[in-house]
Amino acid sequence: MITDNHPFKVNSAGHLEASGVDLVQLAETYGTPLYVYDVAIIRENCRNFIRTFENLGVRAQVAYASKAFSTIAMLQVMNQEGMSLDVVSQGELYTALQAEFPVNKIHMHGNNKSLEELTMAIDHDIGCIVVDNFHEIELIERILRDKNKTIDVLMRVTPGIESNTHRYIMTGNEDSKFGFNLSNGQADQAFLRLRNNPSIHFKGLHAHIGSQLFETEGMLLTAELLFKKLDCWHTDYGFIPDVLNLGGGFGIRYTKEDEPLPYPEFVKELTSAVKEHASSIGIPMPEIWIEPGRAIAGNAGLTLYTVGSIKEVPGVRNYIAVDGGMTDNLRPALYQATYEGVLANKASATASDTVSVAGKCCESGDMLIWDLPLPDVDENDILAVFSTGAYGYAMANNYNRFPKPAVVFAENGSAQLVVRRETYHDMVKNDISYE
Ligand SMILES: Cc1ncc(COP(=O)(O)O)c(C=O)c1O
Ligand SMILES: N[C@@H](CCCC[NH3+])C(=O)O
Repeated sequence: MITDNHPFKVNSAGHLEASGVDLVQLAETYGTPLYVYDVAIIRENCRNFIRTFENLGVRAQVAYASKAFSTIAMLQVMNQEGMSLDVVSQGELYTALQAEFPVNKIHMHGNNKSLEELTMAIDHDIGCIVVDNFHEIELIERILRDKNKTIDVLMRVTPGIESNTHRYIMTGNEDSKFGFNLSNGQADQAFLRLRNNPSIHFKGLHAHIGSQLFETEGMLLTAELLFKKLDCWHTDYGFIPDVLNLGGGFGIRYTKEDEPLPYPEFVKELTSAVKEHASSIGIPMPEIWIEPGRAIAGNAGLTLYTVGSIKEVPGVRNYIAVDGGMTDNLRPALYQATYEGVLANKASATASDTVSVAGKCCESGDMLIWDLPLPDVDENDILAVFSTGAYGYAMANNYNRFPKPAVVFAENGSAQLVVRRETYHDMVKNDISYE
């Protein structure tokens, strides 16, 4: 059932809607599976972060982590909303350039950036590279020397913190592939190397401890550790950071069990901790950067499916199979992620049954939702699965040669196709016949 505070509403026909657009009609027009975004929610998510920093009177950049959902239309909205942008690959940078995103507001991440990726970033004079390892420093030094250019960098460090989230989406723990270790001397070595290169403008530190965090504890501890290091570098070398980037990871509500701290409170706690630490070590307050991905795109998106086969295993469970699955939403199979959904064409009906939603891939693990309460389900009902806006389309794949679904943006009562559905021709277009 859709409650009053749910991001999506039910219209007078009893159909689910997004920004005033009837989702049952949308499924008819564009087919299913279909990703639909309510653009008003995306905008409000951006404004919520930006406004909080403004109200606190703090210099900040809110960079959308485009890995969550990187398409030209999405990045155009990010630009309209005054966001900065985090990219982790040449493909994401290319998408940003195609969207004409201002290059000086693009930050590049990656734990194994290639010479080609770094060259593209430097050629385009992007705002900043978040340096991850010594190999990368060497590559950057080489490119800057060859091209006689300069670049702003942050250093990504692993603070050695186990965030309270799934092991696969923890990133700040000691045993991590990301960043320079803060405590074993690597960060100090990298600091000296970056500082001693006049072509590199070392702006400060970056840490991201994990994703889908519900509380500030881990980030506050991270800030404390970063400032310990900054205190040493300030005392020993007079270093004053311009920027402190605390990463993303702000959790969202997938099911009613999820209760993430509201973002303004998250931001307020982080900001006041940074203020206190800066003043205690006697340096000016650095500009704060954050990188939310899921918190911007996640709850704004849903996926529409058509119900096909309905299978009862008497005394065990009822399966309903939909026309998508782990190809358009890998998260349940990868992280045992949980979701909620409703029948978009029976959105005001009361649940009378409990069903499990299966995908159509040839994998027993291709289950989207276990034990979902729904009204009586019939073939051709339209199932809407909520909160698929982040890492849904972004992690979609062509397993079993299922084409990736289309993406539609809805805003102010109208809908626009922003990504076309892949075709079977797309499935084979790079194949070459073997003579
Ligand atoms: C460096 C970095 N920044 C930002 C993010 C965005 O995370 P989220 O979508 O959880 O906000 C990630 C992903 O975990 C990341 O690795
Ligand atoms: N893809 C992950 C998050 C990884 C974030 C990037 N470090 C998810 O769906 O939760």
